[in-house]
Formats: sequence, structure tokens, C-alpha cells
Amino acid sequence: MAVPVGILTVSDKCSRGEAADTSGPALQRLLEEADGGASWAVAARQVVPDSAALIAETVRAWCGGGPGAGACGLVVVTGGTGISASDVTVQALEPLFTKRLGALATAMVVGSLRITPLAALSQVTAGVVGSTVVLAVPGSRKGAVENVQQILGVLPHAVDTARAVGGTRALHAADGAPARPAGGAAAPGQGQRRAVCGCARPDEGPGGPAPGLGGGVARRARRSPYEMIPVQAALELVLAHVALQPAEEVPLAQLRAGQVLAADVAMQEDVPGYPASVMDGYAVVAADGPGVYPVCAASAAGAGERRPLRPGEVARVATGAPVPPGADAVVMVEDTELAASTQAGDEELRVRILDGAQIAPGQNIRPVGFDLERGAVVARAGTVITAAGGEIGALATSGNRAFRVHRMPAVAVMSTGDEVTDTLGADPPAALPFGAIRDCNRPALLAALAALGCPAVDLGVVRDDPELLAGAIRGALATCQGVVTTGGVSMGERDWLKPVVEQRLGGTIHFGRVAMKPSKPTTFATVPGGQFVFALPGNPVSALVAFHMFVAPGLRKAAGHHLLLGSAAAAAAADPAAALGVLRPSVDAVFEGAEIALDRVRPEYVRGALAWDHAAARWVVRVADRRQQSSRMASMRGANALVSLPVGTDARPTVASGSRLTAIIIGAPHF
Ligand SMILES: Nc1nc2c(c(=O)[nH]1)N[C@H]1C(S)=C(S)[C@@H](COP(=O)(O)OP(=O)(O)OC[C@H]3O[C@@H](n4cnc5c(N)ncnc54)[C@H](O)[C@@H]3O)O[C@H]1N2
Ligand code: MOO
Repeated sequence: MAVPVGILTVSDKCSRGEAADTSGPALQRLLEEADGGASWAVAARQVVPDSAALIAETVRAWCGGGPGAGACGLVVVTGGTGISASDVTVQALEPLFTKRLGALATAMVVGSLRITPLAALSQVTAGVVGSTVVLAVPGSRKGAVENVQQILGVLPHAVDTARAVGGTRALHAADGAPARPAGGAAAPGQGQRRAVCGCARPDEGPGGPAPGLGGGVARRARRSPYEMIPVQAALELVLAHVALQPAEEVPLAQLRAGQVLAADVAMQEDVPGYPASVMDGYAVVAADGPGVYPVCAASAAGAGERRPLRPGEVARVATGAPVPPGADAVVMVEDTELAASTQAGDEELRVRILDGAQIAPGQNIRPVGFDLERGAVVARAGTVITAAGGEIGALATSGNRAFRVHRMPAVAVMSTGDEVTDTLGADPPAALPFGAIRDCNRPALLAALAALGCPAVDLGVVRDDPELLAGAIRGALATCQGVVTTGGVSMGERDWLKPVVEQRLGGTIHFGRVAMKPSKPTTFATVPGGQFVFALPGNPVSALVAFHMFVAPGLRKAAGHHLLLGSAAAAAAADPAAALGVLRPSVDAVFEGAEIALDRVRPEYVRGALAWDHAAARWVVRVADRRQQSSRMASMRGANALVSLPVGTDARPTVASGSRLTAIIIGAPHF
């Protein structure tokens, strides 16, 4: 039987649709035409951008766990093997290899060098992932085909051997879920956990079976089965899997800060729609010049026709009121004197335009369309509606009845845990029984969601019961784009969230641990309907830090904030990392304060107070609270930034005052 093959094209341009993928089809032809079609059958073909996380995720999803797993026996990755900074294919693949097939790679290179010396410039590699042979070849059609041609004779044997051995570890054996190469998409249940260890400390590596919903505590995993992935890779996975919300038409009254325009908005009319006075004064015929003139009319603000002005007359006008036809300038009241009034003394009969008054034609008049002309674009697609008011104000002038905006993602929020008592309900307990705690996660997350402008559904506190948890999440996903939970994601016997998401909801866990402090067990999944689940750690600081690090950027992407960059495809699909400046803004800041000892294993995100130093004209960040334990919500007080600390080394064990650090902005900086 022909061996199923996955072909993955790695190219920013192809994934944006700016270039056609010619290598993928050429490789498919080469393999399927070899041996008269007997050896290879392409089961999955996909294009991804040059993102290490997406490459690794796709290859893992296609790789089999053992004989009969039904996954690809061979995966060929084409592209991203050059020597430029964006070429990350080899870096993405090699950590996945359970066996290196160095000689196979050498055979490709040696054969290709006979054709062109340029073959020396690509990083061709080969190895085994699970029970699948994986090759990385150059991105050009010619290079890709020529490399694979060199080893066509030995490939069937290599693939047979890898399948029989099943790799060093049966990647999918844990939950018995067969790998399924499905048109290039990762199959449900194929998440981050199946990889080999990519972390810094042996005891932090993944191991043990996937957590199950039965079997008793004695059988639980004693090592987390989830690979601990870098923060950047986790972010890329979030941005790749959280979908941009569809656009809808809403009236002005329903626009909210945080929403993003999905279409350019054009002016339906001129503003102003009539020649308007800029000053309180007198409309005049400029050529009349200074002198005494009868006040023949008054134009206060308001709708209605205005009597035309004749030379030798003036008309009183208010700021913003129409300038009568015939007038071509407005003289401000300060440049006039009363010359005659009615007997009662309350109405002007004549005024003197003083010598020296400014009365050039057009003076103090905003002509029709002066602010914005009919047809002009008042706001471009991608514009974020801000709480500063400018966008809503400008749109209000446009004469449109409705505006096309991306829907805001509605998010359901749930705290989990038998020990957690509700703090938002009508009757929080006056005193806590022994072992109970007050819910501070849900209130904090609801506040943070409100600041983003996301509608939230409060799911309350749910007990540590898989059926209750699954029911509550399933119910919420019927109406919401995502659910954020806290608690129950670590190694405890009642930490149900991960198995509930995978086994009850059929979800795919894209990552279940992140190499960071705090928030290590942060979990991100999507369910078959496309909605997301962020299962955040229960420790309050860990929950809120994970929200700002991953959930908020994901929600901004869903709302369309990356469209501000101008190229939806580039930012959203092809290169999620490029959008980070908008989706998770940060600044370089000078750290001030007592020396901090760096964690030797995980990069740390310390709660910081970020302020603009007016004297030195630079950002300065201090630690918001000295006691940074992840249980201590109080350490988030006053925090408007997360200070990114690198992993410590012998050469750099601490950071001292004056060091430059990245401050991730989570609230308005102080000025
Ligand atoms: N054996 C291991 N234990 C733990 C690990 C580990 O790797 N191996 N990781 C630790 C880390 S790091 C974190 S973070 C926590 C995360 O645990 P869970 O997400 O499973 O959360 P819980 O166990 O349910 O709760 C942890 C902690 O937080 C309190 N909590 C929970 N919900 C709330 C809430 N809504 N408001 C206030 N406080 C809450 C809860 O009572 C616990 O004290 O796991 C470590 N353990
Ligand atoms: O990672 Mo946990 O979030 O340190 O407390």
C-alpha cells in the first residue's frame, strides 16, 4: 500500500497568497509518479508562514505514533532552509527529532552539489519524529525536487524502518487517539504534548500519559505530559488559532471602544454643508472695506435660509452659523464699533468696521467641505475605535447610518475549585470556613475584559467536577467565542480542565505549559467549532499575568487590532509575530530599584510600575510590589507593566538598577 505523505510548504509569501506554491505540487508529482504510483500517496499538503511554532505544530500533527497509526509515514518540508533570519524550518524541526538521519541529509546535499554549488547554502536536514521520516529541503521548486530525487531509492526502506520501530516514544499512544492527517489541519486531540523535551531542566520535560478522567489518583501522571514551550511560540499559536471575528453593520450608538472598522468609512456629505463663520462678528462684502454699514440681518446658529447680503450691508453672524449668500468675509466683533442702535438701545442699526480690521475675501469663513469633503474617507478599515473619543466623534459627522466593524469576541469567564467562594454574588460569606478562599480571579479578569471592550458572560464559580465543568464550558461556547477559566490545570488529582477540554469537548490543546514564571501551566485550546478555551492557572497572579500575556493579544487579534498595520493577511495569518507591537505593546525601559536575582530556568514576568521620566526623557520601570509570589494578588496592585526578565546565567545572574528591560504594557503608564 502506498505510504501517506505530508508536504508542508513554508513561505510567508505563499501563505499570504502573494506567490503561488510551486514546490509543494512538484514534490507531490515527483513522489506520486515514482514507482508508477505504488510507493507514495500525498495525504496532506499545507502552506504555513515562516513560523517555527506553526511548522512544529503541523509536522507533529502529521507524524505517527507507531505502526498502523494511520498518520504520514513521510513528511517533506520545503522552504525556510536558507540562511536568512526568517528561515526557521530546521530550527523548528530538529528539536522534534527522536533520531537524526544525518546521512540521509548528506546524501541529498552531495547529490545536489553535483548540480549546483548553491546547494552548499541550504540547511537540508532529515530525522525521525515519532514513527515518521521528516525531511527539510529548499523552498525553490528545482531545489526541492533535486534533493528528494537523490534519496528516492532509499526512502521506502527508511520509512519502513521508522514505522516498525515507532520512534523512541509512541507519540499518540497516550490517549489512543490515532493521528489523522486531515487536509493539512491538525486533528483534534493532537496538541503540544507529544513532543520530546525541549525545556531547560530534565524534570520539567514532558512525560507520562495524557491526563484522563477516570482511573483514580494512584494512576495519575507524575510528570506533566505537556511540552513546556517558549512564550513566543505560545503567543504565535494563540494568534494563529484565534480567529478574526466577522464584520457586522452597527449604528453609531452601538460602537464601543476597542472595536475595529472592517471597511473604509466615506463622508456622505460635506462638513460644513454651508459656508460657516469661524467667529462671532459680521458678514461683509470684503471689497466694501472699513466704514459704517447698516446691520440688515442676523444669522444665528440654526437651520433655515439666509437673506442674501448686498454690497454696503453687513449681517450679524454667530460662530458656526451660515454666512449669507453675497458675503465673502467675516469681521470679528472685536474689530467693530456700534455706530447706531434702536431707541431702546437693544438692537444694532449700524456698525463701524474699524480701520485695520482684517477683511480679506474668505476671511473667517469655512467654505463648504472645508473640514471634510463629501466622498473623503473619514476613517480607514483597521481603525481602532478608542476611548479618547476621536473616532466615534469623526464617524458621527460622516452622515452614515451604520458602520461596518468586526464583532467583539464575547468571552465567558469561570473560576473553578471546590475551595473557591463567590465574591460577585448577592451574598458573599461574612467569614470563610477553614480551607475556603475568596474568588479574586473572576472579578479581576472581568475587569480586564471590560477594559478591552469585550462583552463578558459571568459563569460564576464551578466545582471541581468534570461533568459540571464540561457542561458549563459547552453551554458558554454556544454563544461565546471563547471561555477563560482559572484553576485546575496543574498536576493535582482534581485538575480536570485539560482532560475535560480534550475528552469531553473534543478540543485540541495547542499548549499546556509555557516556559515562564509565573503562569507555567497556562493552557490554550480550540474546540471543533473554532472557539477557544484559555484554561489559566488558579494562582491569582499567574491567572492575571497569563491573561495579559496571551488572552488579551488573542482577543485584540479577534477584534481586528492587527488590521491597523494595513495588511490583514500579513499580520493575521502569515506572520502573527509581526502584529505583536499592536497586539501586545511593549517599550524598552530603564529598570530602577534593588538588584533582582534571575530565575535560572524560566524567564520571569515581574509586575512593574512604568512611568515616563520627564527629566531624562525615557521610560523607567520599577517593581510594583516587592513580594512577587504568584498566590499574592496584592502584587498586581499598581502594576501597569510586566517586566520581562531573561533566564539567569552564571555570566548574568542578576539585573541591576540601570539595566534596560522590556516592559509589556498592561495598563496606562504613569506620567
Ligand atoms: N506538582 C506540581 N504542582 C504544581 C505545579 C507543578 O508543576 N507541579 N505547578 C504550580 C504552578 S506554577 C501553578 S501556577 C499552580 C496552578 O495550579 P492550578 O491551575 O491547577 O490551580 P489550582 O490548583 O486550582 O489553584 C492554585 C491556587 O490558586 C488558588 N485559586 C484557585 N482559583 C482561585 C480563585 N478564583 N481566586 C483566588 N485563588 C484561587 C487555589 O486555592 C490554589 O491556592 O499549580 C502549582 N502546583
Ligand atoms: O507558574 Mo505558577 O504560575 O509560578 O505560580
